[in-house]
Amino acid sequence: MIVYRRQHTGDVLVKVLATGTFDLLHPGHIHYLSEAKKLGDKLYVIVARESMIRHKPKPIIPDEQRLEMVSSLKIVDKALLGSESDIFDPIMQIKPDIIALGYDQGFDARHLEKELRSRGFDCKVVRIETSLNCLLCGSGKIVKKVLERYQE
Ligand SMILES: Cc1cc2nc3c(=O)[nH]c(=O)nc-3n(C[C@H](O)[C@H](O)[C@H](O)COP(=O)(O)O)c2cc1C
Ligand SMILES: Nc1ncnc2c1ncn2[C@@H]1O[C@H](COP(=O)(O)OP(=O)(O)OP(=O)(O)O)[C@@H](O)[C@H]1O
Repeated sequence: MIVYRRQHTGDVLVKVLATGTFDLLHPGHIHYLSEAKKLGDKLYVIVARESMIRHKPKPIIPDEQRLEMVSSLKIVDKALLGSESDIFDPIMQIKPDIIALGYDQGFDARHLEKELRSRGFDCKVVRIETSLNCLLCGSGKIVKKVLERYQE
């Protein structure tokens, strides 16, 4: 694994940013967040807004409740709800050193880095390549299973 962690110089800490919907928490989320945390010192998480999710079914759990669950995880230093209009707003607020994309997130790392640079912000974007292959690791998979169970 490439280590981006800077040597501690004084009180400089490396901020890592992770993102996602986190509708129904499962061990795949914990795997992703733990790998992201290893890249630095402080883990920030942006929880996606329901209004911004257009490429898959809307989450079951409301924004504030998903935020509460993610915030309560030991490995998460700070979680916040994303913007409802511009995904770059919270990034500029947090000013991460590293953005950690999930293994299946539909963002291109180099393109995102360029977009950030064009806004005057230098930040490394890396992908957590590994995924956890457990029986029910996916919010969509959990919803499907619940539906199957109660439609029997
Ligand atoms: C760097 C970055 C910043 C993001 N910022 C926001 C945001 O401010 N608001 C939001 O609703 N979603 C934001 N998202 C998107 C979500 O976190 C999520 O990745 C997206 O809805 C896709 O869902 P998926 O990861 O489940 O496929 C951001 C994603 C990335 C990679
Ligand atoms: N099994 C897994 N292993 C590793 N990372 C995962 C796994 N499942 C999700 N992730 C990562 O966790 C982050 C948040 O995932 P998110 O909640 O957006 O989707 P999900 O759990 O895959 O559910 P779905 O796509 O079905 O709604 C993403 O970066 C994603 O890549």
